[in-house]
Amino acid sequence: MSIPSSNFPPIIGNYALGHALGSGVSGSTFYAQHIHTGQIVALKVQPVDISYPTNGHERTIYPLLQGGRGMPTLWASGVWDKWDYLAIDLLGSSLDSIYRRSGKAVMPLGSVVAIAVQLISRLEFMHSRGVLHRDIQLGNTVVGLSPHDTTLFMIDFGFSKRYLDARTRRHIKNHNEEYFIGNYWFSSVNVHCRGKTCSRRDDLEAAALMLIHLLTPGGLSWTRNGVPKDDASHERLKREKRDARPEDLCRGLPEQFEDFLRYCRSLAFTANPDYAEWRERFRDLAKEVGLGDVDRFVWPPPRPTAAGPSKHRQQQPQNAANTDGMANVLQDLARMTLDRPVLGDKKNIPAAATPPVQPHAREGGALLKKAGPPAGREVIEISDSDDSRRENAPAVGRHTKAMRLNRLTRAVAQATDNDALAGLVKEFAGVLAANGARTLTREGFAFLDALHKQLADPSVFIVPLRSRSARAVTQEDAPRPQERRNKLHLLRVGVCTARDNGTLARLVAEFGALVDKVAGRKLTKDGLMFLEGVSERLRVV
Ligand SMILES: Nc1ncnc2c1ncn2[C@@H]1O[C@H](COP(=O)(O)OP(=O)(O)OP(=O)(O)O)[C@@H](O)[C@H]1O
Repeated sequence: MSIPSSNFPPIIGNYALGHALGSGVSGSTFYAQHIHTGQIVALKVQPVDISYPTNGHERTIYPLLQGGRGMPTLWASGVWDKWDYLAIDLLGSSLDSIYRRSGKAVMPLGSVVAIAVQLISRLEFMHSRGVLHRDIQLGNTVVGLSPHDTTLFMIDFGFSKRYLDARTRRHIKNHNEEYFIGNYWFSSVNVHCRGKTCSRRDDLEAAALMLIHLLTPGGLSWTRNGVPKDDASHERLKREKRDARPEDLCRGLPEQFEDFLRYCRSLAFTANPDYAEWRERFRDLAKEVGLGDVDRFVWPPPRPTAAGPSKHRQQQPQNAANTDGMANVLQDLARMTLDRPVLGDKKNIPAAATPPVQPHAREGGALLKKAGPPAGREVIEISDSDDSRRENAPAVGRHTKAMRLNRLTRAVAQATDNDALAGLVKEFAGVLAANGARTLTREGFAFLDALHKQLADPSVFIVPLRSRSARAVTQEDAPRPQERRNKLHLLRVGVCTARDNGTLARLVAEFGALVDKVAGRKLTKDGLMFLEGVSERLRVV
């Protein structure tokens, strides 16, 4: 049973915890941010007194794997209070979640062959470092975030083990194991059903079974009844796995899969598998049937929705990676309840024009305090030109600034390519950064509107970002500083992964929505960095 997310503290070590990315038997993995450097990581956290502590073990394995392609970087690890944590690269979807999102549909051959080629390479690398994974499964094979969204990463080294003695480099001995370590679905017959010691051949056999599973309607037969609940059902599962013949498991599949499974099972305990040969066999298969570039993970199309399949993604599976990565970022944003109506929906206009609320309005008898800047952070004022507090702002420079912003807005509206837009966004960020008052005025919002319109579709009517009529922001609807920082970071990650203007348009809209919600209309440096990111990304997409 996993530990509820609410039981974890908000900060562990130097990391502020965001939402949970996943949970296992011993702990949970969180989206997290370094409180000093702002670096975003995945933080794997376990209570130190848990019955099956694996973080301590993973801490000894990660250093052996650093620098390998598809091996996450371990940025930090330690024990803080009663929590053991590992800070590793933040990655994207696991194959398990991709498979589930497709409704467990048979995965397209191109995707499976691409997984085969990369998985064989990952295992070759791990084995070259003297390490066995021992828990190959869909949930432990994860796609990177853009620009690594076609690279598979291995995670979860909680069961990993050195098979070569660190000093003598001698191979471990084969014997009958007292306990089974691995997973029910893909652990090899020798390890799972015969209780033998795991070696390189067994990691490869698990990979072979996983590939066959993805190509089998309904998956491998022994996976269909769920995790065994008692010894009797576990024994039945083992028998079924042991008795399944490669030719039956692979009926109807290209011969490479059956050959690969047989090859793994034919290897001696200490044999060094011919990884290169099997990568070539799968690449040849890809050529034979015209699968294209299988050295990069080929994203499968999503499950058709009630509205019908997404033709665009089915025709462009490579591009789907970007959309999928983006979808994750946007799902994250949605989870963070960015509750200002999204731009582009005309029905939002009346709601956006609600009467102004006094910033110090009482609620339940308590006087709402206005949110101040987050401690230790430089803040950039974002004020409204019709906000009464603006009257007190120094007039000097405001006109010049307004004129510059108006000029930039006109230029954005007339821009005909992304390079031009990139330059204008950079200039816009420069004007905001340089201005003493650092105030995002009506003219600033007008620039964002024009940019959004250009990126989305210049011919479509879009609700102006700053459509409210002098609506003041109360503390109640303003995001908390940490929440705002998280949102901005997600937006920045989104910008890095965006591959088209439509996506950038959505992010600019979300950015505007966030700015619009900030009490006191203050923005941290992250806001400027977001704009600079948009400018850089515009030159790439
Ligand atoms: N670096 C990462 N980036 C993004 N998500 C991650 C990362 N590491 C783990 N996750 C998510 O968290 C889930 C659990 O991670 P992991 O398998 O490392 O934990 P675990 O506690 O060992 O799990 P289990 O008990 O199931 O083996 C993964 O399936 C994945 O969805």
